Amino acid sequence: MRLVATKLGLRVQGRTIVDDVDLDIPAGETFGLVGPNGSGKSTLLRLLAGLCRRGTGQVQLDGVAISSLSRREVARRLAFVEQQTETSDALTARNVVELGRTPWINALSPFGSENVRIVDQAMQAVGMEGMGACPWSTLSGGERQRLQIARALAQDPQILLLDEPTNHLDIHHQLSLLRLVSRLPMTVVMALHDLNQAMGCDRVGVMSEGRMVACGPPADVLTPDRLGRIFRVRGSTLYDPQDGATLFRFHNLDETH
Ligand SMILES: Nc1ncnc2c1ncn2[C@@H]1O[C@H](COP(=O)(O)OP(=O)(O)OP(=O)(O)O)[C@@H](O)[C@H]1O
Repeated sequence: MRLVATKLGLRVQGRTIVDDVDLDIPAGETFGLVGPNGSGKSTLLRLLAGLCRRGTGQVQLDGVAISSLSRREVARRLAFVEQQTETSDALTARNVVELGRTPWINALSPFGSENVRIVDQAMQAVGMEGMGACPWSTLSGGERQRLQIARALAQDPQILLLDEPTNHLDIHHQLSLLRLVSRLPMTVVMALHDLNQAMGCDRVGVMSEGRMVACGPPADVLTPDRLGRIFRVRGSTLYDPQDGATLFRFHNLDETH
């Protein structure tokens, strides 16, 4: 599903948080949002999800304005995993993933075997299939994060928005998640802090002070000049002969001057 945003903005108490952002993300693309702390990545994701009432501009999902859809209609098309998600401690791990099926369930199509299969599949996709009965309150940060991603997958969306999906994960699960995301047939927009992870996206958008200051293939966008100006680092590039990938090693500009 194609995701188009036109002139997205948010001002809070006279301060511009997101400023005039246009985006056009074709179906199936994995798009990485990068930028320093406070540059507006999470807020832009919330605007893309149609969650900021005071936001300006328009979001279209395959040509349909998100503002014209009910929350249920949006949830059938788009899933959003925020950084902090409130979930009742009384739920089990599996219950949380089952919540993803909410937009698809009604009196005429209650929770049947097809939904059980979809929930099983989503839990397997994040390696949580053995932990369904665990109470939410007993789970680690990384386990909770993987379950929230499973909940989003169970929602069966065509667009997936992820806010720093790897921030609580150990290195094995970070790599598993990134591989999973790159293989998903859906459109994905994810905020990332790790610029090496962003190099694996189809395209990257760089946020700085609320504006999207660059957008394009990662190698074109994450240039030495931009790393210096926006992220205040110098990046040396290293070559991995095993797969031909180029990796960054970063040096803090404040310390090298
Ligand atoms: N509702 C709000 N009211 C006031 N300020 C806000 C609000 N939402 C966000 N901000 C501010 O807007 C700026 C952008 O926040 P946002 O969370 O979008 O940035 P971010 O790029 O995701 O940051 P990080 O990398 O630290 O997660 C921050 O300075 C934040 O404090």
